[in-house]
Amino acid sequence: MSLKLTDVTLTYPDGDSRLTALRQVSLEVPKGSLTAVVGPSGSGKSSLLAVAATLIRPDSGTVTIDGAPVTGLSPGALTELRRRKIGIAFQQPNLLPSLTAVEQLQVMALIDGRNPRSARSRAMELLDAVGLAGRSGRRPHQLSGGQRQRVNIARALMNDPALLLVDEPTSALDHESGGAVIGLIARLTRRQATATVVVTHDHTHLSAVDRVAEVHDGRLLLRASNP
Ligand SMILES: Nc1ncnc2c1ncn2[C@@H]1O[C@H](COP(=O)(O)OP(=O)(O)OP(=O)(O)O)[C@@H](O)[C@H]1O
Repeated sequence: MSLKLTDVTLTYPDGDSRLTALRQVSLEVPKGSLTAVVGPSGSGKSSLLAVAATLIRPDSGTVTIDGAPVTGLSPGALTELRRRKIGIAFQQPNLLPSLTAVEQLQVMALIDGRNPRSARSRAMELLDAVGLAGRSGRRPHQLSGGQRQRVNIARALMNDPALLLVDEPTSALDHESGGAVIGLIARLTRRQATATVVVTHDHTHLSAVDRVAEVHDGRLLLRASNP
């Protein structure tokens, strides 16, 4: 199992008391499968993603990534784990304005000290996978919102992660581009064999996902997307 959350409870400080954002949440995401996390605003979706990304440590429960428990790892070990095993695409692509599409990806590998030539060919391969091979030389302002989101997702795959976490990829897109992006994430999940979790408000494109996890007031309900 590439991602496993077991009985995860998370609270935040809230004045003199604590607010419970996740209540005994258990979730398993196998390699090569896509789970969508849906639910009302404030229900705990981003908190769930942050726990899976090891960015927030839960109060109780366990998180296992690629078969290894992360509980008890030092901050340095967690940073290393994120770099090697987790690809994160946030809602705002945060692309660097002066870099071309291919350079946005390459820079990830260069930070990691990887060979520039192999980084470029990997970056081109991923841009091709997201349908942007012909736009590799464009800077962010020369791309549409949907194309920027594709670069964002391709960039998250540069380190060949076991786990791909995507936050609200369709929120800034029209219906058609949103559907194309979810379809793309589903194809990449199979092709790259990642365990993928997508947080989305958008219920209209869920036929492309394997499972839907509904969060309500910090509790999780699972249902198959295509029962
Ligand atoms: N850093 C924080 N400190 C205190 N409370 C927080 C913090 N982050 C989130 N919360 C609270 O935890 C609950 C869950 O928030 P979360 O952001 O996970 O919800 P969400 O489902 O992602 O919401 P949205 O769809 O609006 O982004 C909410 O009540 C929120 O106010």
